[in-house]
Amino acid sequence: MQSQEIVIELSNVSTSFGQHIVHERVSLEVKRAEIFALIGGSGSGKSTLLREMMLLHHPNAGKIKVLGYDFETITQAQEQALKQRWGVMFQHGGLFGSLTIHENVGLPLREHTDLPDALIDELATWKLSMVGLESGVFGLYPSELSGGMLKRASLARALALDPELLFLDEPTAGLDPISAGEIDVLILKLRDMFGLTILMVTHDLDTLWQVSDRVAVLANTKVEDLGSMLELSKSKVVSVRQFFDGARGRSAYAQEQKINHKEPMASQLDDKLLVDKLPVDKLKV
Ligand SMILES: Nc1ncnc2c1ncn2[C@@H]1O[C@H](COP(=O)(O)OP(=O)(O)OP(=O)(O)O)[C@@H](O)[C@H]1O
Repeated sequence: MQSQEIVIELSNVSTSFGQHIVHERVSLEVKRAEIFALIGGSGSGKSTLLREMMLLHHPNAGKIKVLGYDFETITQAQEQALKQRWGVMFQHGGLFGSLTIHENVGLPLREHTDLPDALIDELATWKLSMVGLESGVFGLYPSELSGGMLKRASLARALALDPELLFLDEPTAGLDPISAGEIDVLILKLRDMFGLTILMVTHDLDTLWQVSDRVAVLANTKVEDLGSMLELSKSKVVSVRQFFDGARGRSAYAQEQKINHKEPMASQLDDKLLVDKLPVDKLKV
């Protein structure tokens, strides 16, 4: 399903706010139909990097290319056209409180196309159904929705213009585990059905294990490690270990093990409680 085509390319991106250096020579590539996650501690610069990929903030140095456009040389007209080729799901939904969710989803179509109203209404209905919302809630306002429904409605709006690329900011934050799991399934389905490339920022370890193909770990102004969750779980890099060694990391890993894999993560190899249960050759890693 994934191709080798590079959809997002960052090379040597550096960002500072005054004296505060946030990124130094950050480079990464996201391939078409890949689900790529950015993780890192609070203040490590995930949101700033996401904003830079969406043309909402310009780095001090380095190159950013998205869907073939170099942000250094992009014209205003190209920028407008490019912004319609990606969808964004903001952490807090970003829906207009004075519009119903059906009107919210139709809004990008009204703003950016000259389709007739009846067709826009039909498309909005279709997008809301696609994310699993029932017609009974289409007329509700964002404040009347549960957290999970709000995320779905926000996702439907992000999909309104049939984007090739989705930016998701903390897609499961604030949801109970069941609703979060349903959003994970939806993200995977969207990628599999439409070949969407997905770039997300998340702290949710379950989502990372279930959904991401590759993950970049931002720490100390750099991408300190990059790989699949299984690869990162064996990393010796301190910032990565801190991420995995917390209780939540272990619990998410154990859950993922049950589902997919059988290999132990690096920290477990040192865990005396597990020593007796592991094969001797693994203990030498
Ligand atoms: N507009 C700004 N002006 C000044 N400093 C900023 C600005 N935006 C971000 N920063 C600083 O840059 C650093 C990185 O912020 P950013 O929001 O990107 O981190 P983050 O990894 O997304 O954090 P969190 O997980 O807490 O959301 C922080 O120290 C923040 O205070």
